Amino acid sequence: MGRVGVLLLNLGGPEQLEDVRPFLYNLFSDPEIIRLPFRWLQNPLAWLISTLRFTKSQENYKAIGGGSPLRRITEEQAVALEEKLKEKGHDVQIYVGMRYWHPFTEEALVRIKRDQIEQLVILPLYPQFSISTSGSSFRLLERLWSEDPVLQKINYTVIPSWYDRPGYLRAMSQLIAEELDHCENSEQIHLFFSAHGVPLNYVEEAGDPYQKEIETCTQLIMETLNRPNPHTLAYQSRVGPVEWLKPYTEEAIPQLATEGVENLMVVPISFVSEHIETLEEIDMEYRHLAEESGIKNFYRVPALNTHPVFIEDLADMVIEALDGPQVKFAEVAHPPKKTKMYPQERWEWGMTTTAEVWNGRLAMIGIVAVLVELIIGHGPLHFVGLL
Ligand SMILES: C=CC1=C(C)c2cc3[nH]c(cc4nc(cc5[nH]c(cc1n2)c(C)c5CCC(=O)O)C(CCC(=O)O)=C4C)c(C)c3C=C
Ligand SMILES: [Fe+2]
Ligand SMILES: [Fe+2]
Repeated sequence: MGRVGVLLLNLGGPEQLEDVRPFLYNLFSDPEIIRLPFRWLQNPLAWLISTLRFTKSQENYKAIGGGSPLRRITEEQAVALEEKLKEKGHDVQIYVGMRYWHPFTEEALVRIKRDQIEQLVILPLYPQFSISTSGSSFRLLERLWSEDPVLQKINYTVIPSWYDRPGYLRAMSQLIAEELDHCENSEQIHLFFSAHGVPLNYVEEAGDPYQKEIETCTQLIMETLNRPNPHTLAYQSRVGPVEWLKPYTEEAIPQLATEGVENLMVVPISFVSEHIETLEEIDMEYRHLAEESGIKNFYRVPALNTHPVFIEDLADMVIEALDGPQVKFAEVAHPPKKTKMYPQERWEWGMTTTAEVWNGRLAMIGIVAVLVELIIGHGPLHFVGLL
């Protein structure tokens, strides 16, 4: 075996408040995050949404200390994984590739090539597969691979998802059990699994296996935990006007309160690190909502971060993948409704790019056109044949 590497994939997050707007632009310009019929709409729309949203989003990041802890935690996971693999007799180099912020996936690939890695295991840090998360990273990698003969020489294999691995389930159950055992009234606590949502049409039209994997995962954690506590599954963090997976967390919490639940313990399950949705949305917004609704005791299970049982399972996953059959991007990037991944421009703080100049102008022209149309009823959109 030649030089071996592991590429950990994750979402990435703004490290400081100035990063929030370009981070949001990078996120919304991903065709796997907003699925549009026309490619030319993507960047102006990403510009518009990131411009409208960033002050609110900055407030949230300010509330958790001015930035996302995601890079730090992911790098700690990488160090722990490397040590665990060494302990198990494998000398493996770990790389972190984020989708929307530093260190970008492209930066990780530069290092992988520089280190002349010959065998690579690609491991997303999302337990369950979604078109919008692991799928987006796989599709990006598929495109980068198709453009680069040096990458094509690397023997790679992809781990699409791992929500049902006994080690991961054991780590989750241990965290929940520990948290329950800290409480006096532990058997009366209602366990509230909160997963990050996705738009309903991802599941119903595009065939995203995410909902199925989340449901099975919740069931398996409850079986591994083996306690009599009642439980609920709901979906958080909805954005935009379309329908998302239900029930929504912000509706399910008051609903449980009206049914008489007084003790609630939230278990975040779609993400293995602390991040804005656990530290701000659950710990602040949902706690407030729960208390207002009449919940007396609100608890939250921490994220796995570098939990030793979890890291050990990641190490075993890598070792098994090195010995197992190779899985290629085309098998996991999720047909049937295949979007094409095109080069995405990266926007960074302090940079004046076409994102800032041209997409801003295009978005403005669009808004003016819609306004004129609304006012005179027969304006520029009719003229260019869009209405
Ligand atoms: C499994 C986890 C995640 C899924 C599925 C997911 C889908 C998804 N997300 C958005 C929009 C946003 N996500 C944002 C932040 C964010 N998302 C995830 C995870 C999943 N997203 C994480 C871990 C984070 C936080 C990173 C961090 O900084 O700590 C944001 C920005 C934050 C905000 O403004 O609220 C947006 C926006 C969509 C549209 C989507 C599915 C289509
Ligand atoms: Fe998200
Ligand atoms: Fe949120």
